[in-house]
Amino acid sequence: MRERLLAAERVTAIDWRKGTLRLLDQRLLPLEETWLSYETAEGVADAIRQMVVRGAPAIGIAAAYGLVLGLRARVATGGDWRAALEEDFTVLAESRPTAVNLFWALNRMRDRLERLKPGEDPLPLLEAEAVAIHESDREANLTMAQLGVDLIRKHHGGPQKILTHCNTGALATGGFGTALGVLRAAHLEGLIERVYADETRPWLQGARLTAWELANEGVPVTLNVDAAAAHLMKTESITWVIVGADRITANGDVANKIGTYQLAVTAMHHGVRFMVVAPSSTIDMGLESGEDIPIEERDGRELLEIGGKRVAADVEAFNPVFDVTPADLIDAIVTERGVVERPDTERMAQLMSRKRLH
Ligand SMILES: CSC[C@H]1O[C@H](OP(=O)(O)O)[C@H](O)[C@@H]1O
Repeated sequence: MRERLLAAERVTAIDWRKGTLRLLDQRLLPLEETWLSYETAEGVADAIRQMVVRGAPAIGIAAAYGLVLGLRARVATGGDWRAALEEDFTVLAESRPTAVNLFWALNRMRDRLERLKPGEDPLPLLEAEAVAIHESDREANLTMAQLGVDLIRKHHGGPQKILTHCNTGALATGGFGTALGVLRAAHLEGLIERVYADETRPWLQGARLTAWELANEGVPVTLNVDAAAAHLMKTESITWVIVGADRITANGDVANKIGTYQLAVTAMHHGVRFMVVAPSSTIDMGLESGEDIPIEERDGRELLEIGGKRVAADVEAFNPVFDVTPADLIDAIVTERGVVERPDTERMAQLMSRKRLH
């Protein structure tokens, strides 16, 4: 299956070439495919803040490359580059609060710096670490795609209707996607009758990104308003809801795009299975439960306007962009280390004690 998955790959959001970082501006998709180039850590932090690049793993990968850009500038300036680089660590760490992949990537880059031997040139070594983070995420997605397909097939081997939320594709990761990677692979295996994609208000990741990725590959996809998800589960024999994650805590609680929690409650009510697909860089064993996950609230204008044009009355807007789904509403968490069914603290600890499967 791996070869067919690789052959199916079309889209990437992050391009690191000859020391230059280019990001596909996801604010403009699907109508415009515009790449922006970045030379500084501050510039990459702003790109994350503005959601030029978004998606938990993609944010971590972009931040890792942002640190390489920062290191190159600090070394060129001379003086104590280690002290100066702390500013770049800080500005990147402050770009968005919920996706733990950002902090995981920054910590991995810091660990690499701390392992430098006297006299070693830090630049090529830190660049290699960032590239390894990028490639490792893409590899993890290929592994998870196969594990997710096996799980789908375990319960129902024929073509089926699956609902997804937000965008968890190549645009949100180092390539191929997490939940959307499972859906791509399921399509290749003849297991998809139709994907229902929540539009995912207010930023419309589903309408603008997921629909674009799937349509580009001939995956049967229907866009629906977020509020139609319950009706679809009641009337359309949906077998799975499959989503990504931004932070998974030690007990299996999952922070993901706003609206995920109500999907899980509705899925439980209708007997629809609920799968979360995320690499282990999304798992934060330092947090006991989802109660402690910082939930990002973004500018209310994302609700009050569409395409920069005011559509709402002049009122206060509440715009949390993530929510937390308790582990007891989740049937399975699929990672590159393996699958946890009916996640709890003990099973999450067992998962994290395993080596990566690839
Ligand atoms: C593969 S992780 C994608 C994850 O990130 C999205 O959030 P955002 O678009 O705000 O970065 C959403 O929560 C997705 O599930």
